Amino acid sequence: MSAVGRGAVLALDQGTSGTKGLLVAEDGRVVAAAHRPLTQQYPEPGRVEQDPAVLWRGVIGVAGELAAGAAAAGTRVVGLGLSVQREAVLVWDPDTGAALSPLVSWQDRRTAERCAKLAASAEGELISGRTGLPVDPMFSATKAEWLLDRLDPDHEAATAGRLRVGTVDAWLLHRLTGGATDATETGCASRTQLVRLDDADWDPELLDLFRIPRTALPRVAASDGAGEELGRTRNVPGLADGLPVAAVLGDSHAALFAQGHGRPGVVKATYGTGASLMVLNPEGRRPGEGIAATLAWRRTRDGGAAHALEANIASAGTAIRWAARLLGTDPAGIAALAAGAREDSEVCLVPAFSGLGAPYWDRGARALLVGMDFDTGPAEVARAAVESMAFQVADTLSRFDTVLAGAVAELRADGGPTGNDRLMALQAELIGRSVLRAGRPEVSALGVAYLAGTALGIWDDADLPALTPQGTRFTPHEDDAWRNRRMAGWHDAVACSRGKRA
Ligand SMILES: O=P(O)(O)OC[C@H](O)CO
Repeated sequence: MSAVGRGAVLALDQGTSGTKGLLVAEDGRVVAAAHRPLTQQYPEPGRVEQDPAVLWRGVIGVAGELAAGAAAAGTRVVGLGLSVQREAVLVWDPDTGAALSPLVSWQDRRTAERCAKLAASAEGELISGRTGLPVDPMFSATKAEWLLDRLDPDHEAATAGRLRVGTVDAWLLHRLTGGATDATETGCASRTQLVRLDDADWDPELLDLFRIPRTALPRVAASDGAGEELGRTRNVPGLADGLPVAAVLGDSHAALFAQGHGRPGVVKATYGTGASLMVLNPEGRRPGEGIAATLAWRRTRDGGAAHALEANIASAGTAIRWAARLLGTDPAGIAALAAGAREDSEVCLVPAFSGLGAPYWDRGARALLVGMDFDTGPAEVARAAVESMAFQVADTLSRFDTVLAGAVAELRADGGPTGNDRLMALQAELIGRSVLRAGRPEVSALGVAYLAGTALGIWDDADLPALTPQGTRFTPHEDDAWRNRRMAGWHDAVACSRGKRA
């Protein structure tokens, strides 16, 4: 099959730490890749923001580089896929697309007090019942409320439709289409905590509760299309006009699509700034046990939305970055240091730097390092930081076993930290099952490329497994006694971090 054929998909993954892009040819080969980093600002304790202008420059930088590289790679761009960080929220001018606020990150905790009050009230039940999500500052609703209260105190401009509030996908869709598309993708919309699981649309009662006028929100759109649903490029530096935006997905959802190609039964764990475990939920199983229900995507051809279960671990890569700062190195240095740790070290890090997300959702928990002795040094602390990711994923996967009413056969792993073989090997030991590491780290870009390609008629779903780069399998060797002892040590440390004894 020639690479030119029906052309290539230009896939962008706009994430917290930067924008990555891949050009995926018809035969599935990644024929070009590009990246632009993105920084975060911490204006006050608990506040985490990003600059939308810098974010946009990164997106067009990556898109332009890939488009320019297409001819050299012997292909042409026939459509775009866009994967995005979720829950982060901003306000923009719907006429010009100009951002009127910083991007308030999903990590931002400025609305923690508001959320604690809501969670303790009857409204907390209403919110989680309708949206599937626990009341937590991670989700967009309270941050959107906070932004509108400051920018438009009487909500006059929002009510008159002169302001838009939304997530990164909606703002980028506006910018990529020269203002023609005023829409947010279904999966991203469901992470705002303003969308009903039942019919995948804004919930008027929740909008009232958070005082967000419907007129300030984009429409909730399907996740794919050949140009009609999500629009076409217009006035984007470096890109031709008229390219269909053929798919948009939340980054975690895109990783799930890359790992399972839309088939149920595949559980994936994405290790990033935090970590996300996700599985499709066609049976409509009830969440609980620290797991949330969410919408994965809505494919045009399917009509209704695909439901998923997701557990969000608050701190994964952040634990590595914390350890790197503490020990005066970088994340690669942490992996190298950890490899030299004493085998018998029992040092354990509970990275509850902003409390614990899944599976505990205890924002009052405090980070701690336990099990040290006089011989504990940087290597043991580094190893504890790496291991904290594996312990949290194992802990969370056991909740999936319960909710799914049966042990999950294997875990599919992706994301930057999964490049560490020791982490993957420990992960397999702690869950007592094999871990299949994705063949390329950029799974979110691949996932949205695959969905875009199906919408454009380049591929059928049945073609996707053969296109996907082969992964590496890690299998466990230890017995249950070993596993139970290690997990018991972890649970003891978690209990201490939550101010309880196990
Ligand atoms: O940008 P990432 O990869 O850390 O992902 C951010 C998530 O979508 C937040 O829920």
